[in-house]
Amino acid sequence: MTLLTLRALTVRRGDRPVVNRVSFSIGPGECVGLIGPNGAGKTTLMRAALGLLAHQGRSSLAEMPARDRAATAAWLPQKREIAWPVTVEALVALGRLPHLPRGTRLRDADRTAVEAALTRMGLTAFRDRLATELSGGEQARVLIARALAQETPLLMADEPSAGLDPAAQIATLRVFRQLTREGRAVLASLHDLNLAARYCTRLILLGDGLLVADGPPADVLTAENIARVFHLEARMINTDHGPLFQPLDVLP
Ligand SMILES: Nc1ncnc2c1ncn2[C@@H]1O[C@H](COP(=O)(O)OP(=O)(O)OP(=O)(O)O)[C@@H](O)[C@H]1O
Repeated sequence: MTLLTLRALTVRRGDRPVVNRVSFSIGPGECVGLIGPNGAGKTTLMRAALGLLAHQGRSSLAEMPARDRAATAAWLPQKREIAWPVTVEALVALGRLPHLPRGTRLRDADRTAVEAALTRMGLTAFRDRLATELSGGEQARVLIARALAQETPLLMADEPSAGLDPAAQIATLRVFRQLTREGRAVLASLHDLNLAARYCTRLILLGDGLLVADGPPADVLTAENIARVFHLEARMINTDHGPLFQPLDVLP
């Protein structure tokens, strides 16, 4: 069973492919980190996979009717803007919309899902606060909670750890790992290669729109791949807490 299958997915900007014939599948239980330098094509790939951008090639999600897609994949975009002064609880409850027959109110199962999402993201004390009056990092956690409340088999997140303090970054990646242990899957773009190495079960490395490597973190974060794609000298260090990825210097 797969939750997302891409076949030769290609997105052109002008005459330049910024995502170039990328193929992979993601199944239940996988926590997949999408990594690559600025401009590598991570956001473009995820948006095209969701059917939000014109593309060539195939994406199983893009081919679904909108309602089925919303029941299969939750999407946390990179731009986090909360426009309306609604409470945190009300905003997280919006994640339940794809499950609700038109015009119906939240049912017990919906309230349970909202409660679980608030708890997972450490937001129960914030439930009655106006989302627009929270700090940037707190707002980011609320939007992750909204995506969690959607309770989809697949969560796709564009830089979910951006703007979060170190504890919240680790807590969020732990939540993702927990989801995968429950049989769900996560595809998240990450710039923090240390978090990617520690919490992802699999990494997909993009460089200039091409899939450069796909596999377990230790196989993808090799000195050669890091030098070639990120122009970095770096080291993986094994510790009692798992692997640590340490960038050392920018290569000439
Ligand atoms: N609307 C657009 N028009 C033209 N080119 C674009 C557009 N959006 C993105 N691009 C280009 O496509 C390439 C891939 O961009 P994308 O945002 O997917 O990269 P990314 O890997 O997510 O980068 P970052 O880590 O900086 O968020 C970049 O070279 C970018 O300049």
